[in-house]
Amino acid sequence: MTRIAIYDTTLRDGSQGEGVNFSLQDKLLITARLDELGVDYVEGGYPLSNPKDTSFFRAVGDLPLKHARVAAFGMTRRRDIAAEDDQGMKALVAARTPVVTIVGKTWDMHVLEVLGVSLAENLRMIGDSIAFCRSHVPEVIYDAEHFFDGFRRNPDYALETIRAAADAGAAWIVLCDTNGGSLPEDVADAVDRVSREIPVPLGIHTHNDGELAVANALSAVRRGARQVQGTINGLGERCGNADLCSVVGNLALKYPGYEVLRPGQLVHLTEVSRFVYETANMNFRPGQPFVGTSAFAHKGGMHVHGVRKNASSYEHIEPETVGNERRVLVSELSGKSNIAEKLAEYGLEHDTSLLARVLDSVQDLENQGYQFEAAEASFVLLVDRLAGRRADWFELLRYNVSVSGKPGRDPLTEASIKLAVGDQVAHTVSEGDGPVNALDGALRKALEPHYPRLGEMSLVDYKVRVINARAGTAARVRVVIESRDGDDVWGTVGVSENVIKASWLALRDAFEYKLAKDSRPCRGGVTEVAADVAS
Ligand SMILES: CC(=O)SCCNC(=O)CCNC(=O)[C@H](O)C(C)(C)COP(=O)(O)OP(=O)(O)OC[C@H]1O[C@@H](n2cnc3c(N)ncnc32)[C@H](O)[C@@H]1OP(=O)(O)O
Ligand SMILES: CC(=O)C(=O)O
Repeated sequence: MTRIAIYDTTLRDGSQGEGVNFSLQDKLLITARLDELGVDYVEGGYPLSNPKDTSFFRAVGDLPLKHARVAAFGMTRRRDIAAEDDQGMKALVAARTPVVTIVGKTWDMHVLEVLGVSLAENLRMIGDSIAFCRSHVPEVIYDAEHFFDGFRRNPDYALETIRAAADAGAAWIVLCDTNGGSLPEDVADAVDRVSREIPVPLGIHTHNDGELAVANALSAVRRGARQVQGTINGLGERCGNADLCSVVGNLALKYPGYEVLRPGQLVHLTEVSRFVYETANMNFRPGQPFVGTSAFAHKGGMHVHGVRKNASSYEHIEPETVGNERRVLVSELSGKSNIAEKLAEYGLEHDTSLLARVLDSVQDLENQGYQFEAAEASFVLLVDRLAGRRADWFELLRYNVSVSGKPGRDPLTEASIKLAVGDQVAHTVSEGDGPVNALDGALRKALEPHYPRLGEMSLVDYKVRVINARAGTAARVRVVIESRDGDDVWGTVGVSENVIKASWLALRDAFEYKLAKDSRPCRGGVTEVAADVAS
């Protein structure tokens, strides 16, 4: 097996992505998680750049890392100054990491116009910087910035720059597609040429401006690169870096003969991807290959039909190998196979006639504006209703919502509800931050005396979407509510021309689903009793 070293730069290049900002604690948590996964290098930051990164290098020494080596990143010494007198060089050595990575210029245009130094001085800056760091740090990696752009315009000079790095003692030469515009065949040709001329192991660092970062990284590996730099979830400057989730997934599962990460850790890839999103306080990208929530979500009826017979009919790998899961979505594009799969998932009994009626209803309701993909709880209640087993937990008699405002004062929102549980009538009132909050409060007051476990649930998300926008303020709206109790999260949906009514329908389903699920046999077969229904 050939080991491909995975070099993670989420904490440095990843944090150069718009909207990404890790705290010191975030950086330490991510370092520990990447180490657990078996990433070989964790680039922690740029010690000269800011106090947070300086603190990171002080704190990371106390982490009991099992596998990963931490790298400090910086640029070559400034022009016309000795490396030992350069602030950046001193900061790199002071970081006391086992690895230092130095970025230097390859492209003659950058040397002459951006740095404003002679081509010869740039070669000295590269050589001096690596030699200086090499005398203090066990492993020095050289990142050849803009290598592919430089190599295209002036190949001889580009090669001279990396020869200067190799001669000064760089352990790795990493070829960077800094502007992210190279094509896989250009990368392959350049890597071929460099590996013939430079006797130092090569790495690859790619950006995604042409949506080719992963393809370019794989192309370099096929031509002999033995280190891949990238970030978890492809975070990074502009369009991001090569997404290590895809790089690792492809290397581990598509090419026999490459070894990545620690043995047995590939199954944690999805978890690590989500951990980084959570820590960065960013939304998941559902369609992200390998680890996204939609990566193995089947919606089209023909696809689900195929997957039920043989999962490989519509899946390129088994989702479990990367810790992901197969999902079947219910929508107007469903066939009976989607419905059958979903009913089996929820343990709901059915026959072919029920399947057909459920499918008809789903298609009819989606035509009216409902959407069940994110509202499976409403789907389950629909199935129960069509099967004639929806319980009468409560009967709504009336609700009323009022919002009164005065100039310069916050509006006052109040909801009242009158409903019957068995033969008992409850009439309750609640104020709220808004109409839904007030309705939620009034419904709880009315129901909790009868069903105390409703106290366990809370509303975690509320979304409204206009369905037929052309109708202006008379448009129909779809409300989707997400509710939670413990680890269980469920979605419900309501549709109406009136946003309060749509909200009520979604809220009613949220409460009914909680009552229904608590009284159903659990997947383990134990029946929980939710309610003390007063009679
Ligand atoms: C391809 C990459 O992703 S490389 C990493 C990019 N990441 C970052 O820039 C984030 C961290 N950067 C920083 O914190 C700051 O930019 C610092 C601390 C590095 C420098 O800050 P400042 O001294 O204020 O300079 P500023 O950022 O305006 O300009 C960069 C300076 O570095 C010089 N420089 C740029 N690349 C190199 C290099 N490879 N070697 C030596 N000097 C370089 C530039 O010439 C410029 O110096 P000048 O103003 O004397 O001409
Ligand atoms: C080193 C680096 O981040 C780049 O060239 O893109």
